[in-house]
Amino acid sequence: MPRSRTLEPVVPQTIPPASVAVRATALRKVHGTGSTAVTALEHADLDVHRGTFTAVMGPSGSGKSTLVHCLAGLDEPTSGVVWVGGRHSPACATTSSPGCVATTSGSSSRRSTCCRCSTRAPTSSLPSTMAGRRVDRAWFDDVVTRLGIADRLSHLPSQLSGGQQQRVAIARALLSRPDVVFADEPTGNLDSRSGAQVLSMLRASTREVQQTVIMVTHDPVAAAYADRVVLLADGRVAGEPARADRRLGAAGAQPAGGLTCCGRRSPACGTRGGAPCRRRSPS
Ligand SMILES: Nc1ncnc2c1ncn2[C@@H]1O[C@H](COP(=O)(O)OP(=O)(O)OP(=O)(O)O)[C@@H](O)[C@H]1O
Repeated sequence: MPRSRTLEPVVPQTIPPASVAVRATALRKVHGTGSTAVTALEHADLDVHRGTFTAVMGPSGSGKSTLVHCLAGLDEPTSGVVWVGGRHSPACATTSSPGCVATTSGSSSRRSTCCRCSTRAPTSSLPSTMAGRRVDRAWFDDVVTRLGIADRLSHLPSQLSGGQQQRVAIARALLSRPDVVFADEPTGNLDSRSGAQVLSMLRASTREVQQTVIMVTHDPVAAAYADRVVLLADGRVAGEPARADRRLGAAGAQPAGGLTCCGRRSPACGTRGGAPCRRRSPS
C-alpha cells in the first residue's frame, strides 16, 4: 500500500504579462528544518510592474529580506513560483545580507549578481565592460557623478569608506542597465546626503532607463522615494499604504529643526539591521 505524503499546494503557473517585471505567486520559504525551522514567507503574492520603484517595508522578521532574496534568485523558495522578466527565477548559490544589491537582466535573467560581493574584488575601479558588453560612457559618467564617486574611481576598496564602497556596489548594479535591481537596505551604511544621492539615482533609473527597482527598507524617508510601498507582516503581503499616509510617515521621520543628527546606529531610532539612526539629538 502506498505511503501517504504531504504535498505542497499546486501553484497556477500563468506567465505574467509583459508589463509585470517580477511576480511572486504563493511564495513560501522555510529556513532550516525540524525543531529549528522558521517559516519566513507564508503564501506571499506580489506583482511588480516594469519601470517602477517599490519599497518593501514591515516589522523586523516579517520576511522582507527573505522575499527579496527569493525574488532575486539569491535564495530558493520552499514552494511557490517566482517570475522575473517572464521566466522562472532560479536559485543562486550566493547568499546576501542587508546592503546587498542584486541585479537581473533580461538576457541573463537566469543569473543574479550580488554586487555587495563584487566589491570584495581586488580592484575598486568600475569596469569598462560588464557581462562582456561595453558600458555606455555617458551612462557611466552620469551614474558615478550622481552617486558622488566620480573622484574615487582609481581607488582600491581599502581606500574607500564603507559608504563609498556601498555606492560603488550600487553603481555596478546600475551600470549594465539590468531590467531589475533588488536592493536590501541600500542606504543602510550611508549618511543622509549619500543616501539621498542613491535613492534619487534608483528613482531616476526607473524613470530614465525603465529599470525596475525593489528595495527593502526600514526607513520611511527612503520609502518616500518609491512609487509604491508594500508592507509585509508575518511573511505575507499585508497591504500598501496610500501615498498621503506615506507622506505623513516620511514627514514624521524627518529630523526636527534646530537639532543635529546623532549619526549613530541606535536601537532607539526604531530601525534594525544596522540602519543609520535618523533621529536628531539636541545640539
Ligand atoms: N538563514 C536563516 N536561517 C534561519 N532563519 C532565518 C534565516 N534567515 C532568516 N530567518 C528567519 O526568517 C524570518 C524572516 O527573516 P528576514 O530576514 O526575511 O526578515 P526581515 O523582515 O528582513 O527582518 P529585518 O527587518 O530584521 O532584517 C526571521 O524570523 C528570521 O529569523
